[in-house]
Amino acid sequence: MKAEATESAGARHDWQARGFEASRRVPGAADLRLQGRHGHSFRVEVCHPLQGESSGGLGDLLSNVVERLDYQDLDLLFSQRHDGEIWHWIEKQLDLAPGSHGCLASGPRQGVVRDTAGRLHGWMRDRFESAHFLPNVPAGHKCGRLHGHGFEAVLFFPWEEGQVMQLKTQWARLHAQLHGQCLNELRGLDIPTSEILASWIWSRLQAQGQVLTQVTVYETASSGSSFDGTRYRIWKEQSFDSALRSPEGGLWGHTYRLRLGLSAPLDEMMGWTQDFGEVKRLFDPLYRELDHQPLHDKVPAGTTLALLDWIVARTRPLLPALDRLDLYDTPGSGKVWTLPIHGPLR
Ligand SMILES: Nc1nc2c(c(=O)[nH]1)N=C([C@H](O)[C@H](O)COP(=O)(O)OP(=O)(O)OP(=O)(O)O)CN2
Repeated sequence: MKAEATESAGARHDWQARGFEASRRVPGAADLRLQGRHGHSFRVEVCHPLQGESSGGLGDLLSNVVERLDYQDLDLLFSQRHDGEIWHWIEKQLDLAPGSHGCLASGPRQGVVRDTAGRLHGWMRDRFESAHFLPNVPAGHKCGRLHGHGFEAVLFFPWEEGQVMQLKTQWARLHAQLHGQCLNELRGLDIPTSEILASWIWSRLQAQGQVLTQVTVYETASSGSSFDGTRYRIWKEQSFDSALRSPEGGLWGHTYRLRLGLSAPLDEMMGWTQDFGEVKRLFDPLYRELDHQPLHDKVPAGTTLALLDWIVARTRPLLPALDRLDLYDTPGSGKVWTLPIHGPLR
């Protein structure tokens, strides 16, 4: 598949996700449990640059590739059977173009991700339940009150089979410090935003000799931050329910999921780049035009790509720090607009 060159104006991508069920044994795995036969619900996500107005074709291709793995014994198809080898096989079948990125999850807690430069990162994900408050927010801001979250941390590292075991051991020590605590009482977390948490986790794991490529913190199911050692990114997600006329002419509708991604320098006083609440407030006038509305007057072409273009053109002036906008029309398909972004991107 050939790709459209990435420009500073941004590039549009087809995004597709599929799942498959398969069993494997991973000989020589550092986690001894993986050496015995076991099964996974795998999930593959791929984001591929679009050419012009074509809506892609990635979905059918990915379905065909995944079908070859579904309900299979991976021992018969792969020599090493770890996530990195399976991902490399998938990307070879898809013939991914430069600028593509994607992910293989061997369950909800770990996997590999390919970034836009073609580098492979491993990742692991874990949850901690903690209280916090943000001390410097304006009076009346809800996050100034003591409250709590089921936070999730995703740790990315240069992919190497077995590396995740070492990371899990180091992470367990940090998890013990974070879980069941009030974060404001921990040294270095007196302003415990998700940005500061991401950089706190990054620096503590680095101090233990762990090489990381990104730390992502989910503060809630719809918002969070990532830190790659230099830059901060945040996102805020919302869903909206709309009707439109399909390219074939009939009326239909979707529950769309929309993710606004932004990058900005850290405001040291607030501990954040831009308040999630402010992102939502600035986007709200547009949200009202989208939610529980017919969209065919706005988007006569009736495609998700045309709707993405419509939303991006109106969101960029409202949110100048916007560097990515994901628009999913179903849980397994969507379109993405993005400026060039380095790193794992999840
Ligand atoms: N850039 C940041 N902004 C905010 C942070 C943060 O860590 N970084 N934290 C908060 C609050 O702690 C808050 O609990 C989470 O914010 P928000 O996403 O607005 O919360 P909700 O999920 O409750 O928002 P909805 O209105 O339901 O979408 C605030 N900002």
